[in-house]
Amino acid sequence: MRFMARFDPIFQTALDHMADTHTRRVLRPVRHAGAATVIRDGRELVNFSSNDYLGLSHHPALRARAAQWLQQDGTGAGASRLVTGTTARHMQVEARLAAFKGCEAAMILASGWQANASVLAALLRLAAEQGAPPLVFTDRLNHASLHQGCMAAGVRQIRFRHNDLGHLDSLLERHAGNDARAMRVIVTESVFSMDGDRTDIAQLGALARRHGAFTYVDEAHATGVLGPQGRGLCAGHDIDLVMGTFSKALGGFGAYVAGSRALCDWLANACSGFVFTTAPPPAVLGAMDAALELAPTLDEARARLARNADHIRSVIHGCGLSSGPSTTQVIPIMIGEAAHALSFATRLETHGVLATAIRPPTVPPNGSRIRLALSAAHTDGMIDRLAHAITLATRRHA
Ligand SMILES: Cc1ncc(COP(=O)(O)O)c(C=O)c1O
Repeated sequence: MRFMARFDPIFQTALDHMADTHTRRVLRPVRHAGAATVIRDGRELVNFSSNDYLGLSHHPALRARAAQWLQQDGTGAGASRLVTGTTARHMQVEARLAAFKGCEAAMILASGWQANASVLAALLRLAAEQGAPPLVFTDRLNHASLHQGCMAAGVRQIRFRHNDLGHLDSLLERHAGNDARAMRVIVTESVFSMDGDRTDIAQLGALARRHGAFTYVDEAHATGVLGPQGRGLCAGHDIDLVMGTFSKALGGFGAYVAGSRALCDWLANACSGFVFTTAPPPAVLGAMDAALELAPTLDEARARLARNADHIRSVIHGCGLSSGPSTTQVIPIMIGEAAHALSFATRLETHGVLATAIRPPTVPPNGSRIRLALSAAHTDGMIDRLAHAITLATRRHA
């Protein structure tokens, strides 16, 4: 390949614009020194920006099974699931997953982004084939991958105010007279990634039943952490399709969809992000399998995580700052302007705390924040350090 720079002025202009608006990102490598610490630029920092909520990424059981399956079966699956990529291990993990989620069936996919972008797209295309374009109701703060799924299917989203099921209800009502053949689909998250608030799943299920709507819920940030034995907030509720990831509290990589047998069998035929991609490799499967075995036993870790989250929220409020609507291990410190969020993050870092500033377009304009993600792997000393760092950073911020 010959190096070409002919089009660089286009890229550079876009980058300069991002820099001017404090939204340009750069890749800064870290070395993971444990489940809760990283080394960056030679300095050890406590990591409060990782979604490894249970610290499982460094758990001996996950490492051991990942290593064992890799040694036995090699580094790659070699083909897609429908060709020769499906092994007994895939079936074992999917059966374990279905049991964990309390569903008839489950399937694993390469990543959460890929799952939402392709599963949702396939579903909405099928809905359109039923005779009329589907009516798709989406939370305004849904993850980018859910938007991608809607865009790929070419549907116009009917957006409801963030986590406002009353508004969703009224929108469903307003469209009740539309073409009866049009499938109603509600797409939301059980825990929102940037605000750390939860959807009332019982209410959502009841509302969907009343309107005859299909429910698609992303449990990326609830899986392993919330619900009975960490099974997610949809456990025990009538939700048609639950999606989640292995990349966060389950400490590995990949994603899943859980639901009925017919749904999963159909997706295995119709979802391009499942059909046209190489099957997850043995090491990834090993970590998934061990995490699914371990997760239900971790009630103590989940209780500790919840206690620490309450404590950190009270520290934030004590500093006169807002933690938004957070009720989970994801806690925003609401700042507003991107430049201020960046300097707050820099001040936290001087006290040994790594907590990334999140800026538009990831969050709405003027919604810049520090996104804290707590982990059960944080020691009491680390939580104290965070509390102290927030207090000192606020004084200099004021
Ligand atoms: C709500 C939500 N869904 C999906 C994803 C994508 O998952 P993955 O990182 O496994 O691609 C993320 C985060 O990355 C997320 O926050």
